[in-house]
Amino acid sequence: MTSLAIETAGLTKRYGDTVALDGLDLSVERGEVYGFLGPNGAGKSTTIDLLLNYIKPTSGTARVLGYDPWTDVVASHRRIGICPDRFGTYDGMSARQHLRLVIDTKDVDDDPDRLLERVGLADAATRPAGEFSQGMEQRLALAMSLAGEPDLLILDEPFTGLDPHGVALVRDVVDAESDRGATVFFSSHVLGQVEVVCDRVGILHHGRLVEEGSLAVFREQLDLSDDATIEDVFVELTSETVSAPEESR
Ligand SMILES: Nc1ncnc2c1ncn2[C@@H]1O[C@H](COP(=O)(O)OP(=O)(O)OP(=O)(O)O)[C@@H](O)[C@H]1O
Repeated sequence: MTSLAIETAGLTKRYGDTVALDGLDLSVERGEVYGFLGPNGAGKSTTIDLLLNYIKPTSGTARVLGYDPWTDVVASHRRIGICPDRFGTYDGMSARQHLRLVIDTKDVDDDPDRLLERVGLADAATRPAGEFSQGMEQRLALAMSLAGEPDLLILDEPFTGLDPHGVALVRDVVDAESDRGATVFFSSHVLGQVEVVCDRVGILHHGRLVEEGSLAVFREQLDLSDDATIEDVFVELTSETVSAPEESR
């Protein structure tokens, strides 16, 4: 078994003249908590969509849990828990039925009520998810990602729409999953939280990985003070607010 949970080489995605992802070489160790950061338009969602076979690459290769994400789709998805950035509920189905659906689809063994309990939705188990607030939807998406104790959790902006209790919950879930031995790969703009939970951070800019490492390493490399935060590092490395796409070369 490879020691890497995620491995990409030269991973590239072009949309016409727009280069959304430009030769990404990424290695995420099994058991690692990896934060994937970058300004708006940097290519984070493109990367995640490629790893999950939602889109196909223009060029490059990837392995996810040792699988080819574009051919071993069923096998890889069975072992991945996905919390997407935009989650649409099935209006007529209860929270519990959402969990049942993901458990059955992945053909794993789990208890919907245990999962709802973990994200603080036990009392809402029978309510139609279509009635949920944004934060409740986000909690439901998180519960669905945890079904079947996945080997890899991919969380795309997991803090979106959550109140401070919800933010703390995500942090606790990431810690618990990491303690269980799972790999956690997540994108986020909530840099303070990233700093707290991640073993390592990668910063993407214009579709390229411009820096990778721990906060301590960043501080040293960028000659920042000892109290510099991940936000200082982020601003230093990505000078624009919105990452303008590169033109195709
Ligand atoms: N379907 C598409 N067609 C054309 N361009 C696209 C498409 N999807 C993404 N892009 C472009 O690819 C680039 C990367 O987008 P992506 O959504 O991966 O960024 P991101 O880092 O996830 O941004 P955000 O933080 O805003 O979610 C952007 O310039 C975007 O406009």
